[in-house]
Amino acid sequence: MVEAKFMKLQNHSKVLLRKQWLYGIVDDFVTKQLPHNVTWGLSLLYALEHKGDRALTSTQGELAHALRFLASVVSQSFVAFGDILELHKKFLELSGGINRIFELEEVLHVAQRDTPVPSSAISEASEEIISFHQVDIVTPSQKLLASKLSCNVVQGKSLLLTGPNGTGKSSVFRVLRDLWPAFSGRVTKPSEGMFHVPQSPYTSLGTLRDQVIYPLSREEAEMKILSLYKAGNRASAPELLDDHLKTVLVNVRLVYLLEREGWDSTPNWEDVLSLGEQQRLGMARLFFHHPKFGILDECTNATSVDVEEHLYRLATDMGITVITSSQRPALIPFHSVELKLIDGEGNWELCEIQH
Ligand SMILES: Nc1ncnc2c1ncn2[C@@H]1O[C@H](COP(=O)(O)OP(=O)(O)OP(=O)(O)O)[C@@H](O)[C@H]1O
Repeated sequence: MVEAKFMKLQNHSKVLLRKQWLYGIVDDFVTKQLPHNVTWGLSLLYALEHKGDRALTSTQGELAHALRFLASVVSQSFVAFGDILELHKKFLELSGGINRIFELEEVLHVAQRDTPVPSSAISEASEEIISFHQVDIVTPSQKLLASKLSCNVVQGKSLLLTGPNGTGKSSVFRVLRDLWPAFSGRVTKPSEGMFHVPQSPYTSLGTLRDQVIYPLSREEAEMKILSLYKAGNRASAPELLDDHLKTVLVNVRLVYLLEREGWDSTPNWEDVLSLGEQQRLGMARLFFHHPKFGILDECTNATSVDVEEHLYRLATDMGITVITSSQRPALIPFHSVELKLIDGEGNWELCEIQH
């Protein structure tokens, strides 16, 4: 496929080069060679037609003056003609840009038209609870995944979201994080204090420190640490931050990365980390940000079961209430309620987990 695409590109480039070459010859000829020849011809005709005694200095002067005038008029005319040719080229370049903007506008227009407008859904803020009340979870292609979903997640009572592939577990999170609109009912969630850890965390450009504190900048992270440790000395912030991050890395069993890469190297983290390591990095972010609620979307399924249990135990000890999407039975003990999406056709079931 790559070769076929490359051949197509190469053929296109050849056609383009040939056209540019021909255009260059015509353009050069019209704007540079032709004016000289035409001037030369016209001057000859003029000189032949011109009556008068060539031996006289006044006649020669008059002739030279007329010929210079003729030459400048002819060359200016051809330069102007060349500009007109150039205009066509410029117009083609411009029209390419205009076309793209037009296409972008059309795509945006279609996207806006196709985004379903939430009819009667209400969004409320409450710092202590995440709650769905009679919410329809619907995909952008209008497939109903969960009908009139109602469940509450209060602090200290984590929720486990289960169901076969494609039944809409991640879609519940999309509605919760406003990526998809809720169609009906009421969604209540904290205005801040919710942290989402996806299955494959985004690795940003930067150092190991930047990976853990993402999406904060180093300055913001230092301010956070100063207020966490109630330290007033701004100069001690970098050291405090690195010590704190080291503890976090020890907790997620990634401290060997610090020994291997150091705080300041900037490799392409997506390439140098395995999926399991990236997932532990995602959990390190959760622990660093220490939110009230953690939204964990199968974010530990590439780690071994013992590490996964350790991470969940840590989250529970830190008082982070989690909403987990997972298929692993090992995680059941860390949750209080299970929400089962049964068939991806709208049916769901909520049950208490007995410990
Ligand atoms: N942008 C989209 N437009 C239309 N349909 C979508 C879109 N994204 C997901 N879907 C569909 O919605 C359904 C639910 O997807 P979702 O990702 O929530 O499943 P899931 O339960 O999280 O699956 P898995 O266990 O494999 O992660 C699937 O059938 C999927 O094909």
